[in-house]
Amino acid sequence: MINVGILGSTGRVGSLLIDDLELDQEANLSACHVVNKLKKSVPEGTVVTNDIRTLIDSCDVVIDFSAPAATQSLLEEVVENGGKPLVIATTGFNKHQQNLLIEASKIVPVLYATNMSLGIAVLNKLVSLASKALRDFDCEIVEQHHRYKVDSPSGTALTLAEHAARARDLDLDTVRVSGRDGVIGARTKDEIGVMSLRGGDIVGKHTVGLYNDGEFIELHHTATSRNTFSKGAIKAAKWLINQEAGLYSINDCLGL
Ligand SMILES: NC(=O)C1=CN([C@@H]2O[C@H](COP(=O)(O)OP(=O)(O)OC[C@H]3O[C@@H](n4cnc5c(N)ncnc54)[C@H](OP(=O)(O)O)[C@@H]3O)[C@@H](O)[C@H]2O)C=CC1
Ligand SMILES: O=C(O)C1=N[C@H](C(=O)O)C[C@H](O)C1
Repeated sequence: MINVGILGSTGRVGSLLIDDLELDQEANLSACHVVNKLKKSVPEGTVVTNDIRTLIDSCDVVIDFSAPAATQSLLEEVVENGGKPLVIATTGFNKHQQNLLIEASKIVPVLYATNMSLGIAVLNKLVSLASKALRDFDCEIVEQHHRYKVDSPSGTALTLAEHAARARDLDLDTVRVSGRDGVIGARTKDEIGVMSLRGGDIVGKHTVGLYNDGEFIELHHTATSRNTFSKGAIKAAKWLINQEAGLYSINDCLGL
């Protein structure tokens, strides 16, 4: 049995992770990190703690669906005092937090995925292919999420945009446009639009469009259940515990 510790265990995805682990044959819940109180029951013997070190010491692998500040504490603890394999699903990191992820991956195996679904892993591949093959088409990405999402654009949309930019030898930070308002002039050739819509209970919808004169392609992915993410993260954890220290993607885990 693989003992899983959860960072973000009271969250929308974290609480589903608790349920999914209860049904899993190869992994079980051994520890939950909480800021205040756990709102649901967990198996007897589960360590419930507000201390990151205790979380790490009470599991074989940590799965993180939390917030950038929480992930930062986890990564700092691992860099300073060592740790366990980390499946990181949180989005919205700044440059410092991204660098910490790299530092931690020199010490333990780290799988970082802005989206734990198989569909998005395949979509990233399709976007690379289409963006390169359709070099003259305008690339625009639209993401839609629930009203409570705090980071924008979504981590998934940024990863899709990275794939589109890299396939065209472009630097995403230079070409990304994430808002248009006023008399801003015509669209430039290389820009990649990444736009966000927020409302209701949308689990996650991403559309990558490639537009030209006379034709366009739109690739859509819709997540209809958050269990897609929690189950994907458990699968990633099972794979990650057998890897050496290093930074891995969901594609490594899925063999894509
Ligand atoms: N990679 C993927 O496939 C997916 C990634 N995500 C990402 O996962 C993250 C969580 O999403 P979601 O579950 O919807 O978010 P929620 O806001 O529902 O949950 C966030 C969790 O993190 C905890 N938390 C927040 N701040 C801290 C802190 N400073 N220290 C410790 N714990 C903290 C919260 O605790 P408390 O309840 O006490 O506030 C809560 O348990 C987001 O970044 C989201 O974008 C989401 C879905 C899929
Ligand atoms: O916050 C969410 O809900 C989600 N966040 C991830 C992201 O930012 O891409 C993944 C998924 O789309 C849901």
